[in-house]
Amino acid sequence: MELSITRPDDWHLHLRDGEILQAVVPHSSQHFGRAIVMPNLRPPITATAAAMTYRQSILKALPKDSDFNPLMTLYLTDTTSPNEIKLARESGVVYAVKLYPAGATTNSQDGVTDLFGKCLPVLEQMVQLKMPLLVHGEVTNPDVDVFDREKVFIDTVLSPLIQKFPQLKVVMEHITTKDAVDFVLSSDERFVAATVTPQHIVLNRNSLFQGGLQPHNYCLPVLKREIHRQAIASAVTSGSKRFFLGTDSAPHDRKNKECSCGCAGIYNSPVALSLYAKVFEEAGALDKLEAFASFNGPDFYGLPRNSSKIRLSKTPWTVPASYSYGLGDIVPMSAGQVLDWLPSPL
Ligand SMILES: NC(=O)N[C@@H](CC(=O)O)C(=O)O
Ligand SMILES: [Zn+2]
Ligand SMILES: [Zn+2]
Repeated sequence: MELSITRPDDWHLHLRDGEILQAVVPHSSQHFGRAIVMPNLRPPITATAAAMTYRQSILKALPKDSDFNPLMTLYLTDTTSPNEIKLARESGVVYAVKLYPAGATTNSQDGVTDLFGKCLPVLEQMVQLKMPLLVHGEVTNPDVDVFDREKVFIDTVLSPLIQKFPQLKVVMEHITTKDAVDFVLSSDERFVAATVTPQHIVLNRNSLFQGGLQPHNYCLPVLKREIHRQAIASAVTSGSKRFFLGTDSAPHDRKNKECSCGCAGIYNSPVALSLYAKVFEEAGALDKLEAFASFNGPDFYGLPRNSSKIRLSKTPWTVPASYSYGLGDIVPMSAGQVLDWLPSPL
């Protein structure tokens, strides 16, 4: 069996910098036309000038002849100025601003401590300039159970935010709960959407402990119960325009995952399309894969859809145990497993 679809985009991607950047860019650019590139480097990309420099280093890391287009983002802080949003908009290379509640996830220590106290003028400016806000939707209060942090964020931050700024374009990134699905479905589809990762529709929280602790299945927001996985998978395969592909591929060196305090983040770029295809196939909805992967994202962002195509063929392939780079290696999601769908250029 073979499928030909419009080249997909990845609306949530971590490319890092330095040696890891060189190692992972070819995997994303092989399958995806564009990607929204996350700004959580150290130090974070908080200004348009830095985003432009970072973009150049991504372009330099691309294989020859690649036309992959990195869409840059800014990292929102308590001190981001409305003028920075104007510069970002005028640059033509920054497509969104990312909200990390301070302390919520990897490299979020410089994130926002008080959205409503510190960021109102910036959010106002974003509405004016139609700049989307991308949200890591978890509260950081250590008293809130880690499995409830997305739901509590929806109730205490996202709902009030949308009430205050109904015209702000918001993407709830890497949703993990039925609560998030319901929230997105009940919002105005012109202004609220969500990205969905492969891991959150393929795995549930049992995968964190299967036969022992599994650090390569650990990401944030952490995997949830099976009922949540099912809710997300069925929302996505129903064909709703509000959900689109965002891998959240987040490479960490193996030694930073396999240690006493391992980093959050799953490296899934090489396997993402195979896994999404599997979920749509299992739901009997392969005809809806193309919209999820290639149409809903650009439509929401107001960008043209890609014109080239890729092929997905039902050819079993074995995921490498790891990818070496420089002095280290990165273990991908589904390492060593046989996957059914093989993407290739058309
Ligand atoms: N998802 C993760 O677990 N980690 C991401 C950060 C993020 O997207 O929250 C990372 O940068 O490693
Ligand atoms: Zn995140
Ligand atoms: Zn991410």
